[in-house]
Amino acid sequence: MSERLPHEKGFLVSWDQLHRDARALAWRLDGKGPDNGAWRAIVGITRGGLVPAAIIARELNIRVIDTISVKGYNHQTQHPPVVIKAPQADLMGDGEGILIVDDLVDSGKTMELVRTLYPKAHFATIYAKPKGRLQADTFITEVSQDTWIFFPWDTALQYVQPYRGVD
Ligand SMILES: O=P(O)(O)OC[C@H]1O[C@H](OP(=O)(O)OP(=O)(O)O)[C@H](O)[C@@H]1O
Ligand code: HPA
Ligand SMILES: [Mg+2]
Repeated sequence: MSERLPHEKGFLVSWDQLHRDARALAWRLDGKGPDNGAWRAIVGITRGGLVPAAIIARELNIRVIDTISVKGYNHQTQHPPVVIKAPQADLMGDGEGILIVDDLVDSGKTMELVRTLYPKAHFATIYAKPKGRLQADTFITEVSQDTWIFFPWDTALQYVQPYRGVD
């Protein structure tokens, strides 16, 4: 069953803002891994987790990077999430020492699914909405449930008319 979500507000995130927020997330995660503070690997939940995962891997000097592909939305319409591609099984185990990263948690259904697969992993996200917030072990910024976050890879700079119109 799919669900159309009423989003009253839009929150536009620039590349610069995303970079700052992803760095802030990296710094918060620094030294929190189980192996003398280090993480064994970073796993991005694609596609949205790819850019944050790259930024965090660079900040924390993590060289082992994998992905799990979960699809839960078609534009703003939500569907039950499904795993399309899993990470390397022998790397993952039960998730111990693995940092799993996404761009945001909304209903929490994507993270809930991935958490059932890797219960001991640490789940981190840049943005969190109230419904899914508890699914994330670490996040940076909370936005309201009726806000749709527009990421820089989904948008482009363009001309807008002046507020008072043109002569
Ligand atoms: O908490 P939830 O309600 O499950 O929503 C959050 C998920 O939805 C989006 O992914 P999407 O399924 O749209 O795929 P994408 O990352 O490829 O854009 C987003 O990147 C998160 O992974
Ligand atoms: O607010 C959002 N923005 C972009 N993708 C999303 N996927 C779930 N919620 C969102
Ligand atoms: Mg996603």
